[in-house]
Amino acid sequence: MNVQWYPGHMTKAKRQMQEDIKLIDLIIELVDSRVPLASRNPDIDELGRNKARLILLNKSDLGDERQNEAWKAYFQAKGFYVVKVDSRSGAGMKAIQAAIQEACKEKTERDRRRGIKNRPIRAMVVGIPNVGKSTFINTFAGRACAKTGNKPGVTKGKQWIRLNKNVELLDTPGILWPKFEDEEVGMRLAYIGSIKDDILNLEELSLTLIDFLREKYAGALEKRYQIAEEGTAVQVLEAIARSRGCLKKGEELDYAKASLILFDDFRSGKIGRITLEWVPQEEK
Ligand SMILES: Nc1nc2c(ncn2[C@@H]2O[C@H](COP(=O)(O)OP(=O)(O)OP(=O)(O)O)[C@@H](O)[C@H]2O)c(=O)[nH]1
Repeated sequence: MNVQWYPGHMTKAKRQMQEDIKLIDLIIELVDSRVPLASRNPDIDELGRNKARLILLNKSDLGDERQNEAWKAYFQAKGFYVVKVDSRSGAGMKAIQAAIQEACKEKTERDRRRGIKNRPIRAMVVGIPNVGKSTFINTFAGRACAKTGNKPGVTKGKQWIRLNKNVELLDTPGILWPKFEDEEVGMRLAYIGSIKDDILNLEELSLTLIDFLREKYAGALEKRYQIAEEGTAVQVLEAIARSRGCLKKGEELDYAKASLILFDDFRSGKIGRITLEWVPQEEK
């Protein structure tokens, strides 16, 4: 797949994150609940060694609830604290506070043993582009919080958002890069709209999406477009084009337009709550 990426930019982002991670106790890693593996970069496990870890299954409103639960259990079994969230609506935000305290209890205990009192937990948000980092920070930090470091001489340093007396959050999230070199990962990120559509062949991609949906979410396309799901994927796309009146001049079917409709509907949850990546069987 022809994905453009910029090694220079990525190296810089990684170096910045390495610096920022030194300042914090807890990494809050956002993943997309529809593709929890493709939306991670395993580098974070190396970068975040010795830090408390919390994974947020973001956009959980778009993921299939059964799969959300399966993924939650999957990451918990690997030792992460996990919370399902919808950063747009704010669902799950309350549970995060408790998870942060829980994830950082070793730090709190260490501080207590050393006689350190009231040192807030410092956290940072990380995740791949478009996973919802800014939306999350805005929703989670909300209106009530104030930015700290708003004093002369401090403004050039890091900006911390004080969430409450126990927790401070770095206001700029860390960007992780997905593993583009893996073709499957690239495809999944393309499905959810994390790769610019203008470098993709949406028509081709729509055929594999149709096959996936027919296999894992039988009936979803039929319900959305009032079409039969039988036949080849091309025939299904053709049926979607007819049902939505996607015609070029001369009554020819417009497959490109039908693909766009399919992807818009899928990405906005109109075909239903759909998870593209399932927990690996052997690790369930
Ligand atoms: N449905 C849904 N949409 C979300 C959620 N969180 C974020 N979004 C949407 O996802 C898109 C990307 O969100 P951003 O907050 O800009 O993502 P980001 O990770 O900061 O992106 P970069 O700045 O590219 O790194 C926006 O259109 C958000 O409205 C969520 O929980 N559910």
